[in-house]
Amino acid sequence: MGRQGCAPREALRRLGARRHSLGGVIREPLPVPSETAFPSWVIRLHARALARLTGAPEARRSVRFFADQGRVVAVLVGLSVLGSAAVAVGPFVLRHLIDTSLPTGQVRDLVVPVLLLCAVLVFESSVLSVRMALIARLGGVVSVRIRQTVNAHLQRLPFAFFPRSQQGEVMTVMSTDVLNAQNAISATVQAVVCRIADIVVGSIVVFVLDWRLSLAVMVFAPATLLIVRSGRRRLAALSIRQRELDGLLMVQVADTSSVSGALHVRLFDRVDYEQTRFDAAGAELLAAAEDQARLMSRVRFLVNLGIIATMTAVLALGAWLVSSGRITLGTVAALGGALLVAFGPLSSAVNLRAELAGAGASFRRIFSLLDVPQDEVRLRFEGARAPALTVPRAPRSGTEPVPAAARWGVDAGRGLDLTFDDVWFSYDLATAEDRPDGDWPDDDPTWNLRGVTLKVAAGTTTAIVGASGAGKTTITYLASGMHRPRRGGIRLGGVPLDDIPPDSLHTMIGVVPQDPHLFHDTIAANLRYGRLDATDDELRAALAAASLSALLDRLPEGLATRVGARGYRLSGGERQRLAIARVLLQSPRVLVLDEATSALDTVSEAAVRTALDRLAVGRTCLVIAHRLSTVIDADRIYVMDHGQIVEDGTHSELLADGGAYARLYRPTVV
Ligand SMILES: Nc1ncnc2c1ncn2[C@@H]1O[C@H](COP(=O)(O)OP(=O)(O)OP(=O)(O)O)[C@@H](O)[C@H]1O
Repeated sequence: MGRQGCAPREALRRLGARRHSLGGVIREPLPVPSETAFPSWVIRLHARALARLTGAPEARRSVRFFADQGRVVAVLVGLSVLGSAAVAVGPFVLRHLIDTSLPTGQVRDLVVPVLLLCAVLVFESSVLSVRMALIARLGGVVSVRIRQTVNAHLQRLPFAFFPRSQQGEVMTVMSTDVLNAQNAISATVQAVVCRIADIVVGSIVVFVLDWRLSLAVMVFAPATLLIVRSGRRRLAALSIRQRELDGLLMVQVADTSSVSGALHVRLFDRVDYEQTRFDAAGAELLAAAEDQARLMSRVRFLVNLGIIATMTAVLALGAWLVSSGRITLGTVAALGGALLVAFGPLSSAVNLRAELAGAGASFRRIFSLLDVPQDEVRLRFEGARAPALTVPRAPRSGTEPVPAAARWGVDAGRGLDLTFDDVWFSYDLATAEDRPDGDWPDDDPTWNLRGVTLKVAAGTTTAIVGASGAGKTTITYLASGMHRPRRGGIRLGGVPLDDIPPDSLHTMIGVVPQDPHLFHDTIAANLRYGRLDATDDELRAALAAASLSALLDRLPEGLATRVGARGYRLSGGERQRLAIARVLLQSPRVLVLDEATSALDTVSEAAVRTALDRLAVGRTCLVIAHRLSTVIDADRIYVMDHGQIVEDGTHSELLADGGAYARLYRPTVV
């Protein structure tokens, strides 16, 4: 953590400032206080109140998002007390007006109290508007920081997290949950502090106006406060249920409105099915909202009854005191005003309770995402990173030494070889960190790779073939450091992958995956993912090498053409060639091609293959292919079956052996 916003600004500018800032200006990122920051007592108190009111102890951890806002919170508290104190002047002025000014019958005696009342109201409104501005700013800071922190965390999560998580859930955290948390943090200052100030100041005014009447308040008011607390568990449960259903709806929308989701809903004509599913969840959401509204209106009604009872008792006692000449009429009227100040906010406190209870669920979701352990390897290097260490440039030709490799002890001069030494891997074990290996016998079907040992010699091309599900793609994930082996080791240039920092590793290894992803951005931005500082000419050269010049000439906006969500505006083959061009720009020492040419027609495959062959000179290539015709020339071929290497050799050796490879090969050439 703590590296958010560290992307080189110059590179961002080249990628197109509009992606990052509506005004075309790239602003400095908002710093997020560290988790260990020691905030002022005001903030600690605020965080404690937040945890209590939301019923979520996790909410206390949100202190880091406003740890440096102590002054703002203190000013807000001060303004709340000042506003309440100003309003408290009102009842005294009212008493003076009724008891002293009105009986004289002189208009000039009314002028001062009326002006004073006006001044009090104007002052209170000014305080309120300053308060609102500060709260809006505090809310803005909090929401941006939560999002920055969640995003920075997401970027550092191990890849294994993503295939298991639902995109909609992450989106709910980033949208609804962040808003709820922001509102709760603001509401705690605004509503809670202001309300407490109003209640305290109102009660003092009542006491000062007449201590006997304040006794009546003391008898009735606690009962009213207790009513506010009633039903809070049920209210919290209903709020949590609503948040869950909200999340489910978001997950469904994210799934069915993604390009491939929308395509499949239509291909299978499941529009009605999706609509029914959505409507059913919506109906359940409505039922929970109605239950909550009913409960809140009952509690609010009881609270109002409590307020009415208190006011009636005070006014009845006051009337008796007036009739017996012990207090004036002005005092009773002033008391009415003071009680409104003190008890008025209680009724809306019921709404606040429900809101805060819902925010508790949001805090829980935000922090449970933030508690997912980050990529250990990345963290290790981020923690140890020297400030001056920069991302090394990839070599332009196959023979240049790799600075990053040299820095981490990799002998780049002799090229980089890639070795797997008795590698065992299971997707289930990739996240079950707490389960010791001993629980998993070698013959457990959970293993996706079992004892894989292979060597991709420096500067050679090695192919992996095998039936579907044999574990070929899994090898590419491990080779590129996306997953780590459970047992055994992988080395690059003789150095364990875990000892190479991720940024260096990814300049050394380039991967064209089976289903390459294109971002919803321009062709140029997608290509520069390979190398941020590539010039337009270099982009064009990479496109030409990947046989995409004709496409570029056809597009009216050229490099600035947006490729659409996941690149759906391009054909499958064009998408794949763009992904190849991106890796060409990255110019890594080791290439991993997973079915990289499977979607290409014969003509463009030949063109791309020429480009890849050129690129492959002096580099280490690991090719995963189904079409055995494409791997005939490989220096070495490994055959996989059920997560194991069952054969290896050259094409002719393997054919001569008449084993698994020969069985795979023959049907394709018949
Ligand atoms: N994210 C995942 N979680 C759990 N299991 C997975 C995951 N990805 C792949 N697998 C499983 O791991 C095994 C190997 O999958 P892999 O994708 O490596 O096969 P493959 O040889 O590349 O297949 P194909 O040629 O069909 O692409 C399969 O049984 C697959 O079901």
